[in-house]
Amino acid sequence: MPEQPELTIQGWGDPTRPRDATVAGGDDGADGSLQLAPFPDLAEVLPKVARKHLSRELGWTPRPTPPVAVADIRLAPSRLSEECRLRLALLLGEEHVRTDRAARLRHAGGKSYLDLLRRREGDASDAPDAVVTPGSTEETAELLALCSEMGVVVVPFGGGTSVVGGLAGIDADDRPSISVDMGRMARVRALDVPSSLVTVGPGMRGPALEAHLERHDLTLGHLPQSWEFATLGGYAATRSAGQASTGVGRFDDLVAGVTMATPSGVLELGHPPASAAGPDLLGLALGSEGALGIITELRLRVRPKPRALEYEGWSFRSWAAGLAGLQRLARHDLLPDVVRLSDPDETRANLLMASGPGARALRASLRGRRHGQGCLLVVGWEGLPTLVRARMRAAASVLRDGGAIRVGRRVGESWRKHRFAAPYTRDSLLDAGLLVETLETAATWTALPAVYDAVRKALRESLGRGGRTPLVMSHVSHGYATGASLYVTVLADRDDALPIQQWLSAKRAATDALVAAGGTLTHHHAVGADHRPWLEREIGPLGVEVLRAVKERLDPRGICNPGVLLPD
Ligand SMILES: Cc1cc2nc3c(=O)[nH]c(=O)nc-3n(C[C@H](O)[C@H](O)[C@H](O)COP(=O)(O)OP(=O)(O)OC[C@H]3O[C@@H](n4cnc5c(N)ncnc54)[C@H](O)[C@@H]3O)c2cc1C
Repeated sequence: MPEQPELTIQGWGDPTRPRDATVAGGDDGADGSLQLAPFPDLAEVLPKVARKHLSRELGWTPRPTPPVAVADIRLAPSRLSEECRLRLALLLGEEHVRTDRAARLRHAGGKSYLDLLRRREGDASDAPDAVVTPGSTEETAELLALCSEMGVVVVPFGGGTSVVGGLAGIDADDRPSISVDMGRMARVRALDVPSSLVTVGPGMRGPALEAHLERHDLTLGHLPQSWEFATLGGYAATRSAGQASTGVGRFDDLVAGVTMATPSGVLELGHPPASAAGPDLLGLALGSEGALGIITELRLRVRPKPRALEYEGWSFRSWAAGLAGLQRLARHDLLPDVVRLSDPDETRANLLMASGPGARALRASLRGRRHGQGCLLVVGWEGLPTLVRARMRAAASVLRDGGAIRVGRRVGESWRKHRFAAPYTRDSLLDAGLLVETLETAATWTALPAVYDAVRKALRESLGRGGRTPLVMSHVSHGYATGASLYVTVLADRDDALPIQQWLSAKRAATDALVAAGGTLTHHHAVGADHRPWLEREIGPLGVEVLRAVKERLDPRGICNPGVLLPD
């Protein structure tokens, strides 16, 4: 099993850390019961002023709604036949085929709000029937051929951080399913420094790769919020975008090539540095979400580790002024490497979450300069010191021309320090009776304001039923020459009677609204099971047919993650 820290089942964090959980049980077929320590109390993660703000905004009174004990999570018996299990064990080795409770629970679903709700309520009906861990491309290819022959559904598993139902293992024919954990293929295989290329196994995570690259003064620079747990194979399979992807590019941009095993054979895709040999089939692997095969190797572009890191905060008086400011930066090719423009609701919440005299002084100073209802912009610059300074100077003059005021380094540094904290806070908010979820899209600069308005309206209407008042907070998280992405965080008093229905209705309304207003179905979370019904609206019926034809060629028996990407 993976040597890297595992993710706790009902929330976020390493279960071996005292705060999260203690793992018991294992290969020996023990029941795998996990003794969960409670997630930190709300008072530990949110200052009093922020708790008050949330209660007032949401009309919500914190109430204890803890998850059921992990030992009480319901798990149906494995449906994998003994014959299948034996054949898998013959191929991979007995120790790499597990049907025990602990392994199956750890591979049940991902980390969306709905996934967490189900696990917290004690439902693991989406758990795989077995978990296997191949050790090479050849083994993975043989595994896929074997599963194709036996009619066993295969769901590749990276870090298990999907937030779109990518690991739900849904199958219209209800065949047995296995989770293929890439954790044994988690090493650097080659580093070509002159070509700035690193070859890695798909199960490797960002922290381990960055530690390796640091020894050579290099970096990949892909830092999504799920960085601690997500894998490189998962990033490619979902077309992830990191926090610095305005500067370093999306994960797509960092992939020079991949090896993908399919039930019909192995594909070698991508030819660095560039090629004109027909359409680039590498695009078939990027965003394939395990529906076409399993990525078993990645060749990634790396860069020198930045010598200078400069993070700072700016404030705009309004959302419209902020968007116009970013657009101007984009037009002059001056966008920073990290760009986070928060709307007034998110800005207010972020300022209230910050505690201490510095935070109070900042709030007072913004009020004094009539930016009390304004929008915070966090920008980050990375690279050679002379270039960073020149880019910062040029961008500052554009931002000032647009009416922005500089609020200093502390804001930027504070964001950088806490950039991975939000998922931990979410667990405490869930424990206190809240609905907490995020969604994301991207649109052109022209369409973005309408998309923003439409999503907020849809979420407010849907979650406002029953006298509730949701808090909808948004920020621009990635800038492009042609537009930007929009990331939305929603908080609302949870409907304890029908929590899943409450979010499904809101998500449907928001997705309909953002697609109708010109936004993409997803900027970086992928399609998964949750977005499938809208894919045809995004790529058209012919587009869906083309994808389906490719799947039929590579995966004729439809065993590769059939529940994602393609609509029913
Ligand atoms: C708290 C939190 C924060 C997040 N922040 C970000 C963010 O900032 N940016 C962002 O882009 N995403 C973010 N995500 C979403 C998620 O982390 C990404 O989609 C990530 O790329 C998934 O990687 P993973 O290794 O966990 O993949 P998994 O969740 O294990 O799998 C995701 C999908 O890819 C398939 N898959 C996995 N590995 C392979 C492989 N080797 N070959 C073929 N298919 C494979 C799976 O079958 C599944 O369909 C966040 C998620 C959470 C929970």
